[in-house]
Amino acid sequence: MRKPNICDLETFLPEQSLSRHNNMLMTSILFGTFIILFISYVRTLKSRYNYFVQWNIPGPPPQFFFGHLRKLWSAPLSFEQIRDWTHLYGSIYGIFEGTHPVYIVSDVDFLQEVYIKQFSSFHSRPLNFLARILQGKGSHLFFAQGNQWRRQRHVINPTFTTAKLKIMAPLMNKCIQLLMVKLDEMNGQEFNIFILYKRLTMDVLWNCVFGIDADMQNDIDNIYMKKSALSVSVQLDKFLVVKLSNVMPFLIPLLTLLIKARMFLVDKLRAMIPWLMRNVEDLPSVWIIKRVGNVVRNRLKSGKKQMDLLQLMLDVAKNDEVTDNENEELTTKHLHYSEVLSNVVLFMVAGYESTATALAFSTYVLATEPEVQKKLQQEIDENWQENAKEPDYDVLTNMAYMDLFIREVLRLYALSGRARTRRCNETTNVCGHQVEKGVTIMPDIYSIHRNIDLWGPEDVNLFVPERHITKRHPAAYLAFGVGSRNCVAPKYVHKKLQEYQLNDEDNPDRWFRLDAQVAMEKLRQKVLSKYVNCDPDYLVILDNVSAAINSILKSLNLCYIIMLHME
Ligand code: HEM
Repeated sequence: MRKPNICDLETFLPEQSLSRHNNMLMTSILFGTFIILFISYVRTLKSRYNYFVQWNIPGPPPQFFFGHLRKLWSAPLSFEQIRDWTHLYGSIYGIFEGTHPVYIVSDVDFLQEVYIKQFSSFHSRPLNFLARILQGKGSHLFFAQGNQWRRQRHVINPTFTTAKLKIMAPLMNKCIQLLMVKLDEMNGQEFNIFILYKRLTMDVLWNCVFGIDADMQNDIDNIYMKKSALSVSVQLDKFLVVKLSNVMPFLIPLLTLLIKARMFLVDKLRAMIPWLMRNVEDLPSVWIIKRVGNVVRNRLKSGKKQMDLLQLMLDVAKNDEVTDNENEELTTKHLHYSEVLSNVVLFMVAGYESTATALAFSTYVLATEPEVQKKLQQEIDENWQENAKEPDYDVLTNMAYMDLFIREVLRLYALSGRARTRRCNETTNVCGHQVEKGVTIMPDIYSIHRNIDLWGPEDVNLFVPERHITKRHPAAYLAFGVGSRNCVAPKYVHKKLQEYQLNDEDNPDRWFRLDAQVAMEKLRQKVLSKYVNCDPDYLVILDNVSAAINSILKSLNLCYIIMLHME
């Protein structure tokens, strides 16, 4: 081999130093660009935090990069943090999720504009990151936007009519009877009733939504129960990808791609090497969607019809393309099969913990408020025929105090405000404030439901069902939301509330208030006569909380009442 001579080196050296020089130049350019980008990113972030300042909206100082998310993530109960800020900054103030501006509102006139009067400018909820991934053809009522939401709501509303719910009543009663047996088995021991209510509501939902009797109350290790419970309890906000998407929204397309690729890969590998993948689990909600997909496919294949919510939706579903149009005339009036799938899963998620929590708080109130319990028991005794084996829907509509009671439970113990958030979809003026397209409006439920000006004169922290007899501001009660996009379930409660609020003295529809007043008077008389007789056994029973729990459950069948109340 020829040794390199000096001439070779001479020609080689300058080239090498040139390329090294080029590399250094490139590195410096890249580094410089990175620094410039970083500085401009930091400056953009900083300038975003001036968003509310330009509109003279107060708010707690944001933390760089996170906005107010870290505070909310680390608070044991985020609604308490929001309530504390409301004390400091008033009824309309601004916070940031990452850099995204969020108005926190407890001014009910402002909310009335958002939910009712200017609904067309605030018709959708903001999408969280995972909702964006599932967004599109198969998106469900809760996250559907604009015309897609309008079509879905139009088709789904009739699913929750009295007649249809009445048909499902025996299924609910069957589940409640099972709960009664479980309670008897407790034999006076201490137990956590919330767990039993969760099993009960899940049992009711699987029966009513899919027509599946999974026996969840007996089989406590039931896989459906476990996955369903997990799918609601998983706090999506705590996932790293969700956190990243909140603080750096520009990463969303990349994160979406990564998540979709992961899902695709896991599915492929599972099909190819199942033994290797058996420990890699789907997200619980994805697990449920897959199972429900099987139920739907089997139902369609067998052609057998059942009486459940799934069937009601399949009856209005097609595999054809759905068209969503501004013009309602041109909009198809059906659901796509993929929408049926996502909506039945939504019903399960939306109905599960909300109902179980309402039941648990109702029980708590009845156990701690013997007077209330007594009144309610009396109303039930008055209305429930001796010979009737099961509670009848029509009887419920006569129970005015029951209605007041449930409202008061949900005033004091409402679901958090996040479910009722709205995104502004066109810049508009709300009560003198310029609200720009893209921002989020979130109500501070706690402060609204406990505002003495809205709910007084009685102490707002006390349990006083009768306070609902008085006419209140249309946006003062947000337990089920308000306006066209409220909860689909409680039409009965809500319709009456709305009628009542809209009606003045001259309107014949103020029957609800009158009914309630008459019922209250009757109850008062009855309670007085009981006390005059002063039956000692009666008083002892009322004072005894453990006995009270039995009597509550025997008399209330609250899950049934709440579910049936929903028309
Ligand atoms: C005590 C029980 C319940 C409570 C407290 C409750 C509360 C709520 C609230 C606060 C909202 C948001 C409303 C808004 O944004 O204005 C909502 C929406 C919704 N709820 Fe309920 N809910 C309950 C039970 C149920 C049940 C049993 C179902 C179905 C089986 C259900 C289905 C839905 C659906 C589909 C939506 C979205 C409606 C839309 O965007 O058009 N909820 N619920």
